[in-house]
Amino acid sequence: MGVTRGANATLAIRNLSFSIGERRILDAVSAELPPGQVTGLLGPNGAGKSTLLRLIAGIEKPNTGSVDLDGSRVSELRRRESSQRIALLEQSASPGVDLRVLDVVLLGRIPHRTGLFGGFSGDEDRLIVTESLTRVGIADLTDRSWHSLSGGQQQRVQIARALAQQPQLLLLDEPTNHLDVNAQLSLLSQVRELGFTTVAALHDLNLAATYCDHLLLLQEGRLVAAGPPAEVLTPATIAAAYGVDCDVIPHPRGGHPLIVFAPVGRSTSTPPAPRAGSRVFQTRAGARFSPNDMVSTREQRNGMERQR
Ligand SMILES: Nc1ncnc2c1ncn2[C@@H]1O[C@H](COP(=O)(O)OP(=O)(O)OP(=O)(O)O)[C@@H](O)[C@H]1O
Repeated sequence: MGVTRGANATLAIRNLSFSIGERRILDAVSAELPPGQVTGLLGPNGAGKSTLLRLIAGIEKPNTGSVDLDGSRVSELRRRESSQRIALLEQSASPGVDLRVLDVVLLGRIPHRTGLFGGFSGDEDRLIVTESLTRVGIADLTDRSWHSLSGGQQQRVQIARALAQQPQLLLLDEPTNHLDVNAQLSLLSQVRELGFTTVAALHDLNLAATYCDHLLLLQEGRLVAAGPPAEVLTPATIAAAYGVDCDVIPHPRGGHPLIVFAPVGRSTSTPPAPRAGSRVFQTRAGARFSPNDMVSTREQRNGMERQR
């Protein structure tokens, strides 16, 4: 018995549309998500990311289209079965009352309760809860009270609760919100190591480029790009979706896309002159660069284009 039982589920979203009143929130979204991998759900504020996660989880019903999890139509699953198979971690999730960490994570076992009065199965549930806490690196917090934890610790507890659910599919709505940079990187790296089929709504494009295998980019309820990070995160798609100017360069460690945003309201036409005594950095691989090399990438590319 482990927390990753049946984790490599296939997820197919077919022609999904959803309206609230006259307002179309999602419009004919279709996507096949790679099993056992992390899919990043991107898009500007109000694009429909949270709504899509709620539709995938079966909490909202689509007006048209379907979500199929390992061949089962999610909208037709009973609530208990969808809770057993899908864990959704919504933004700022909180148990409401001040429970111990152990009890918060134990809430993840509710969909698996058996018997007339739905009791927990004791040792087995305890084992799964302990394993879930260990998987996200917070076994030492087991007996702490929820309200005594920092935002980042609470976020990890919620992920442990989702794991204790033993889902086939993990849905995370902005899981790195309020986390410091260290906590953001380690949380997403842990999520990736879990090997679950995961969909994570993210605002930070560089985190998405680093930790996601596959990306979906939503804009005004429509899917405007889908594929590996290097295909989706181009200056053109980022400009079209977010209205910002950027360069995309290979990350010095690993080669995945690194998005360097052009400052808004600040001239970038001339690279700043090197300061006397400016430091030269060296990467672990031995490449040497100065701060000027980094900021002048755009100018170099523009200059090369002008020379053609
Ligand atoms: N209950 C509701 N009633 C009316 N409109 C809603 C409701 N819930 C969401 N919307 C609208 O649906 C659209 C999509 O919202 P959603 O929260 O899914 O976007 P999002 O991409 O997750 O945004 P954010 O990045 O800001 O969290 C928005 O325009 C929002 O105002």
